[in-house]
Amino acid sequence: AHSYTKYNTWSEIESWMNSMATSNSDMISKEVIGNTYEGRPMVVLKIGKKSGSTKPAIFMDCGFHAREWISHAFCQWFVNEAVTTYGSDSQITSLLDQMDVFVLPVFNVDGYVFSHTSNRMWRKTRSRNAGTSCLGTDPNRNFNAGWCTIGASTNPCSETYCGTAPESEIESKNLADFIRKNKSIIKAYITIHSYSQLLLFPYSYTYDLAADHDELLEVAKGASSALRSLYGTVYTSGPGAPTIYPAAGGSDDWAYDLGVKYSYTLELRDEGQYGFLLPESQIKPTCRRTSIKMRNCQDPCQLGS
Ligand SMILES: Nc1ncc(C[C@H](C[SeH])C(=O)O)cc1Cl
Ligand SMILES: [Zn+2]
Ligand SMILES: [Zn+2]
Ligand SMILES: [Zn+2]
Ligand SMILES: [Zn+2]
Repeated sequence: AHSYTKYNTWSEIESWMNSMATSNSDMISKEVIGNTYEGRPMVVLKIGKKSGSTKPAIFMDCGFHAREWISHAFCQWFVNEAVTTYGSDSQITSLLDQMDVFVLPVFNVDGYVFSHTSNRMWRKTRSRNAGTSCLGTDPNRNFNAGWCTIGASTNPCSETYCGTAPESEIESKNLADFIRKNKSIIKAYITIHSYSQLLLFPYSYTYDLAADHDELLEVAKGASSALRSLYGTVYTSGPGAPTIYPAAGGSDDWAYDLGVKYSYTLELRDEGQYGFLLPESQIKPTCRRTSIKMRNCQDPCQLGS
């Protein structure tokens, strides 16, 4: 059965999404934004108090990379946290009264299933590549942001294969289409990865500073210091290139250049002890701690009107 303290299977997550939307129809609506390469649905949950007018929104995705299971767990935890504390927690309540939150709990569904059934360390999508038996593209090198210029490979057998073109992966295209369609209301984009406890923002594809560098850094520092003071977890904030590594084609850089000002990659626990194989026992502390941060850095007044 589904559990918030377990790495759930895709079928458990899929039925959980359906039941969440059904049992919280006042707060959650479900939308399939397209299918994956192997034909599985990419499901977006829209969270927020129904209101007559269209509200500004935050978009959050999890599960870009199949093996980063704490990421998938985080989105499930966040959805539950939001709907169960709405009305009691002042920050979540004011957030959801003023904004909608789009949550895509599993971006790379095919990869997640494969990491459960066949290869726990799988990272990429599961698409076929011409002329080789090597499968998959790194979806976080497949967006139109300095595409394939640095920190990505043109070799289909590489873990950071950039694909044949920007948005060559149907998963990338489905996400990009959704954000382009809703870009007038989406004020923030947050993509959840693991591991290394970092809060990254543009750019990764160049060492040049983003136009909004100072503000992005300030918001990130506010979020990570909130975490440090509350729970002692240290998240390092900074632009991707100098903070983790230079790499092109990432969804955060793409969203930023599209005009989504507050664009972040959150790298969850840990710092390498277990890495991607973070034990299920650590899901609770991670998600509780980090969801506090999500509240703080999503303070509507920080995201501008
Ligand atoms: N724009 C980006 N933002 C964050 C990262 C780091 C993640 C960490 Se798993 C990745 O390597 O895809 C990589 C890129 Cl290309
Ligand atoms: Zn189960
Ligand atoms: Zn499992
Ligand atoms: Zn990742
Ligand atoms: Zn990572």
